[in-house]
Amino acid sequence: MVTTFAAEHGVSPYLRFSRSDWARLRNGAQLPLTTYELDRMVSLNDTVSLDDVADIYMPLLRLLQLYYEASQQLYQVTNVFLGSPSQGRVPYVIGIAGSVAVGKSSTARILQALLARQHPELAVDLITTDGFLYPNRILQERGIMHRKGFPESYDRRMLIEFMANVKSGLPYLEVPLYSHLTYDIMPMLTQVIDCPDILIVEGLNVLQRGGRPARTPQVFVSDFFDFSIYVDADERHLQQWYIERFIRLRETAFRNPSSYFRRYAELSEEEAIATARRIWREINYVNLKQNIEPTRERADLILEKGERHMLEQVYLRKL
Ligand SMILES: Nc1ncnc2c1ncn2[C@@H]1O[C@H](COP(=O)(O)OP(=O)(O)OP(=O)(O)O)[C@@H](O)[C@H]1O
Ligand SMILES: CC(C)(CO)[C@@H](O)C(=O)NCCC(=O)O
Repeated sequence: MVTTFAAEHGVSPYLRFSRSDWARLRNGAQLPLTTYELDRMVSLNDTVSLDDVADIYMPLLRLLQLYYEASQQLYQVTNVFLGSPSQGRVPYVIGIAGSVAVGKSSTARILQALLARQHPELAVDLITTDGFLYPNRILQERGIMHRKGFPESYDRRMLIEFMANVKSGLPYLEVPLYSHLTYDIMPMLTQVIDCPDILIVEGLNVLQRGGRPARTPQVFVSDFFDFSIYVDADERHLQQWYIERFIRLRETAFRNPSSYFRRYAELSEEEAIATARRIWREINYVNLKQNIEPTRERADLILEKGERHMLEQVYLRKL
């Protein structure tokens, strides 16, 4: 729910849509995905149905297509003004924010697939800001292993430099990769971002501001966004989804000998629930309240989920 000062006083910078009102904005477009394809994009313990794609993602896709086209027209207009195509095209950047376990990565993967499917001529890339976390070695040196996901656990300078380079149209940029399995940055492995038409940047920190001394120039990741989305859910649901996912990981990924959490594979279900609840309460919940939720009203669009990941409402910022 949008709870800005403005909302509390009866005005809001957002238009609110019920699921059915939003679904109507699809305007009859065909569904370009099958259930099989969709299931492969959805994260463990997240639930996205073809109805969600039809009701929520297809109207969103239509909106993004219109905004993207408008940005291309603006680019042409600028060239007319300059009298020559003196500036190269730069990627259109979409940010996706939200809590741990809300389903950001599924949202990002589905949008990427839908955009690419509708526009085979466009290159649509996706990165996660997990790659900009400091390696565990540095987090340990600084005594902040328990602060993973908090602002200070990211190399914010590297992230801002990357965003500035993307939006300057630089080719062949390398992004470090993070492994949830080893719980660390992967040595020697990077993802190459080579001036795509559209870049989706997903991470819990993408709408955050601050962290620099007051008198240095303030530049934020979101300064480089053309459009931003916050995936929202009540904290009770988030805690439940985090715990459910932890229990499922205990039966799957934690059993992998390379898993950082392999010691948790031996826990009884009761112990696993208690452990997940503690990690949620001491780390991810604190981060949600202090650093993630306060950024929600910076988003252009808020997707609100209810029980069982059901997408219930959409808020679109009035332009
Ligand atoms: N400890 C882990 N071991 C293996 N896989 C994990 C672990 N933690 C998370 N994952 C998987 O990695 C993917 C991304 O997880 P991540 O923590 O980035 O998502 P998130 O921040 O919780 O947000 P979201 O669920 O919104 O994508 C998910 O599919 C999740 O199931
Ligand atoms: C890597 C992040 C910060 C974000 O994806 C998160 O998944 C995480 O690992 N948080 C730290 C606490 C935990 O293990 O859940």
